[in-house]
Amino acid sequence: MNKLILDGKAVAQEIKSNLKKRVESLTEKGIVPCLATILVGDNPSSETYVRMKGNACEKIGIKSIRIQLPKDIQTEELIDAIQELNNDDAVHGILLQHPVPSHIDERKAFEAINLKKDVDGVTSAGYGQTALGFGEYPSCTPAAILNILKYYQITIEGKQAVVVGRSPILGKPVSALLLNENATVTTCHSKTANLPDILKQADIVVAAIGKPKFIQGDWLKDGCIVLDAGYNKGNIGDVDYESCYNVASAITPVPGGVGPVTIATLLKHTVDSAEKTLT
Ligand SMILES: Nc1nc(=O)c2c([nH]1)NC[C@@H]1CN(c3ccc(C(=O)N[C@@H](CCC(=O)O)C(=O)O)cc3)C=[N+]21
Repeated sequence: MNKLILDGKAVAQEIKSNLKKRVESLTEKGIVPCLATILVGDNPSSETYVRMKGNACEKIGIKSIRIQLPKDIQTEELIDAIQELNNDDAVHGILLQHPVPSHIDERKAFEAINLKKDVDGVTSAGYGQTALGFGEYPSCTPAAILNILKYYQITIEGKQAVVVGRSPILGKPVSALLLNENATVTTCHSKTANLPDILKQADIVVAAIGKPKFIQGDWLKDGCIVLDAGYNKGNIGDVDYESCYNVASAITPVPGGVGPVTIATLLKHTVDSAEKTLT
């Protein structure tokens, strides 16, 4: 069987090269697209991701503002910082890096982000719009997964899609996006009985559970398409790559799969948001 390695770097490159001209033309009009990222605490892998996002912005001419807050701040102080960015006309997108320390009410903080600047799709309004099929900014990893399928012209309509994971910014919205594309979607999670039996039916598998190498090749249907959204410590995906590679017809690697497209999608949403200030 032909194997296709879904190359996230190529997809990301295409998205970013289309953005360059748009950023230039905005800048000529005096609007420099700007993404603000907020990191609470000093989790090293979160720091890496936030740094990667900032660097990717600057490479294509998007301004990046990095807000670093101490790990012992309270929810209200975090919300104050978000409000300040909401009120700053020079900021077009706000990303609060997940997870925040456990004493902070992350949901409450996400909800404080102005919908117009919610380029990361974390607010309930953003999610609701995505689920109903008219959202401007679906969460970036779910949108990245759809971007990969589109780039490789993989048909979604009529397929059985199984999403493993139901988190607010990954499993739930990716299930919604696949449903909007007319897949038949099953969302599985930690309490799902007989996960391997359900996965055996899947034409498209999205792994979004946060357990390293969890999904095994012998759970999958021959020729299925595997999208690994896992980002466990050490760049380990949620899929046992070797065994899944053998049965899948197409699979995303980690690294070099969903991750780079997530970042490119975030940049695209930021530029979309900046363009909206023109009209
Ligand atoms: N509010 C919020 N929005 C997010 O979108 C969000 C978040 N919080 N918290 C953490 C996760 C994780 N995430 C990744 C993005 C890029 C890579 C990525 O590009 N990884 C590279 C490898 C990383 C490396 O080179 O070190 C790759 O897969 O090739 C990974 C993970 C976004 N997330």
